[in-house]
Amino acid sequence: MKLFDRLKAEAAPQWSAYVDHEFVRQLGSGELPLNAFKHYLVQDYLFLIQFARAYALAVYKSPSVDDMRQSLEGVKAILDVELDLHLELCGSWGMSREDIEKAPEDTPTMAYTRFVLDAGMSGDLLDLQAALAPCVIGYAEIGAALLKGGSAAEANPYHRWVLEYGGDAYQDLAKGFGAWMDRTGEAYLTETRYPRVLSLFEKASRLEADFWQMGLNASA
Ligand SMILES: Cc1ncc(C[n+]2csc(CCO)c2C)c(N)n1
Repeated sequence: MKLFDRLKAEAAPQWSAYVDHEFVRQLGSGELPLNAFKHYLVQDYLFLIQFARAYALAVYKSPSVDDMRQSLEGVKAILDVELDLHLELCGSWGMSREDIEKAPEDTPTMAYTRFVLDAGMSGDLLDLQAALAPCVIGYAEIGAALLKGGSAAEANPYHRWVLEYGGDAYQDLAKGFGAWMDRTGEAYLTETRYPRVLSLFEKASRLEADFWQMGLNASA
């Protein structure tokens, strides 16, 4: 069994609370209040800046040149693609890059990014990957499910988001991440160590659900 599939199966409650969150349902149906999405997206931009640092830390924690390249792809995907998508969407609501960058980080943003960076700093590449996996692979799972359910229709105000994560390019990136984590697992994972890796994966999934909830709370 693939390491990711095992982690996901054993963290089933945290995983489903994340990928089946009410925010995701409303995003898919188009009923999500715009304020909830805007708050989420601004916070996600701030989150991604820290996430790029986590991938840069993965370059540092890489045991081989191949691992370094794979980590670097993550840094590039964020700096060259993800952040631009956020700026484009925020721009369509009249928000500039300066507006976004000076927004204060909300508590769930601080909690999640601190957790990921600490997992990487205090652990090795496998620990860092376990903390990153829900984020990278979860969005692919959500995007694919929403796309299949018809949420990419023009009538959905969030169709651009669905297309981004449900599209082939992101699906391939997430598959590549899963395969990369498997390779690291083959080199580093022991059964004694497994519970700690699972615990990192569970915590990251919980922090993802909290991140969605932060968006919903903003519209209340
Ligand atoms: C809270 C939150 N979780 C996951 C993602 C998805 N994501 C994080 S980094 C990245 C680029 C490639 O690894 C992608 C798609 C997000 N944007 N925000």
